Amino acid sequence: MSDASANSASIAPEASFGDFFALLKPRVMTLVVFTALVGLLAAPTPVHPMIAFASILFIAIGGGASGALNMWWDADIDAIMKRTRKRPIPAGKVTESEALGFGVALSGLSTVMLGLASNWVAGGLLGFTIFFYVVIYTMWLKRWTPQNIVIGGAAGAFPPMIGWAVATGGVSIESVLMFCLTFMWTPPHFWALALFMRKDYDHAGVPMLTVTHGRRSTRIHIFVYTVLLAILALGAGVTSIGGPVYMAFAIVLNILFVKGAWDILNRDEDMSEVDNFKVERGFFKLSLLYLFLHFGVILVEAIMQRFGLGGW
Ligand code: HEM
Ligand SMILES: CC(C)=CCC/C(C)=C/CC/C(C)=C/COP(=O)(O)OP(=O)(O)O
Repeated sequence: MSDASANSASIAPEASFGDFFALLKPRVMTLVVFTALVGLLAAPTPVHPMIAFASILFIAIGGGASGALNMWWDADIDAIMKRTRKRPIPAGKVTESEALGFGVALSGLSTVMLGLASNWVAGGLLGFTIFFYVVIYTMWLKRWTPQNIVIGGAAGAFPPMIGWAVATGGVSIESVLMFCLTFMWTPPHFWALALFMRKDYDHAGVPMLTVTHGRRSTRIHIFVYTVLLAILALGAGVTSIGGPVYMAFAIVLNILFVKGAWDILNRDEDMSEVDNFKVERGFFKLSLLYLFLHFGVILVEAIMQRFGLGGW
């Protein structure tokens, strides 16, 4: 942590509830929580609504806590990047030690409470996910290798597995498939953003692919990962998490996503500067819709199958 963030450690501002809430990265966590919810509801074992509600709440708190610890460790680079400089620590609203205490307390609490409310496979997976995001991705990979997103993306792929484990007490081929879907989705999701945020990462000295290998290589990587993701997503359609409804959506969504990646690949670099990365911004937004709809339709199939409809 640098001088920029060290400043915020010495000021003792009156932090509001909103400042602490912002430490939880609530917008990003919406999709994390949604994928966990789908994992929980798509599982074949019914869960008591109170246990389901409590479990999702603890997963949300655990995910948020990991975001707070990410902001604590990254306060120095957050202070440099335009996109992140208004976050609570660089803005001087929350001190580093407050963020650390908040993140550690909520991480411990959410993990133990999830274990008690559901089972220790789910609790253990949540604890491991927090550890993976904070220690493996944030503290180690992010500043070390341009493959940070590819490996670190595993952290964001665990939530549907956690949800599934809440319901079944274990791991299965279905939950591993949901993991793989999110895992393959993360690189195109993030690299699209990195294309139009390259200067931020450049200034902050973070070795994102756009900085180390340039935009051209990043465009190729996005396209390759998107094609692999489409193969996986369509392949999943013929397994037990899929069915005709899933397949119909997956065909449309993946054609759109691959087309978006193709457009990114074929972009004229000067033109993208002129129109302020319109295509890349559009693809980033589409990535959010893509994952949301994929998991939405997995849930629809699971519910239909429960009523003897859907599935193959
Ligand atoms: C290592 C993996 C990932 C990286 C590096 C990454 C990176 C980012 C970044 C930098 C943003 C902009 C955030 C902001 O400025 O607030 C973002 C937005 C977002 N990410 Fe990711 N992401 C990752 C994985 C995920 C996963 C797994 C999910 C959900 C399943 C997710 C969901 C979202 C959502 C919903 C937004 C939009 C937030 C908004 O509306 O502002 N991300 N991502
Ligand atoms: C249940 C649980 C523990 C879930 C965690 C899910 C998870 C790891 C989501 C990834 C979210 C994300 C924005 C990563 C980017 O970090 P970054 O530091 O590269 O992005 P930043 O620059 O916006 O901070």
